[in-house]
Amino acid sequence: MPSPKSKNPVSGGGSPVLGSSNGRYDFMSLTKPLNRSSPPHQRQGSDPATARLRASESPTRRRGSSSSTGSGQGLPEEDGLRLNPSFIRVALSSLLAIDLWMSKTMGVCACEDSSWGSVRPLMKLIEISGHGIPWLAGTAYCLYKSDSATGQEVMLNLFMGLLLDLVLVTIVKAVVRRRRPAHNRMDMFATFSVDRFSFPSGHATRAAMCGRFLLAHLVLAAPLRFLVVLWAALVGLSRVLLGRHNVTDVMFGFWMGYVQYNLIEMLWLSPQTLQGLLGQLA
Ligand SMILES: CC(C)=CCC/C(C)=C/COP(=O)(O)O
Repeated sequence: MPSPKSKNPVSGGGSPVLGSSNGRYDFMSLTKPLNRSSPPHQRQGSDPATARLRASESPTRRRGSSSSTGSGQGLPEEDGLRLNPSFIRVALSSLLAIDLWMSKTMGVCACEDSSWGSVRPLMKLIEISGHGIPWLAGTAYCLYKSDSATGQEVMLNLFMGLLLDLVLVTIVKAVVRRRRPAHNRMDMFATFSVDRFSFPSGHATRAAMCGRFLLAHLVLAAPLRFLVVLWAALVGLSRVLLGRHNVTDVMFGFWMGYVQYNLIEMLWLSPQTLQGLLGQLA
């Protein structure tokens, strides 16, 4: 009895005789027309004139076009381009939905009668510890009181960093214009008009930037360094617990503050630069 393997598959001409047991489905798929509508390069220009044009294409050109379909999967570039934006859109809206859901669930101190309403005063204290006014006022005071050149240099750069942070956050908030979560009660003290927007969290940018600044220039003892990191994390967490921000506002804020510190280092004002600037002003 002849073995099924000895049969000539081509003579089958796409016959259903070949089953999965002989592992030749890949061969069949090349000879049989696809079930779905023909691929785009056949959909467009299937008239004889276009077919002649295609036949006259140089092999290099044909090779080039087939390679652009991507590793022989038969997925034309145009299909890939059409799929990607919708994939990105679906991924982004899923991320946004998760963000909104997490932020709403975590907003447990949004008002006094929320589930963790009793912790709200503590969260508001942490909020004030990351507010721009105490940081600007405190840094200006230390700058004024500092009697060493190094101390003045450090404080001046921190002060400039705080101003830079305010400017950058204002710009991003004004451009993105994302509204604060619906469950937020807008009872923050000393806000700008852009602070009705929530992306990014200004407290988170400041916490990350000042945290890095303190660790690099002012706080050396290990327990205190731990407290600095804990403080920055609590400032970020309190923004979501108070219902002021969505999780992504805070995460982006941390990233932005981290990068802002790199900017401070790049633009560092040395005593020489300062003397030059002051000399020009005088
Ligand atoms: C008035 C000054 C000097 C700063 C404003 C500080 C402030 C209220 C920022 C908003 O922070 P979030 O974006 O985290 O709510």
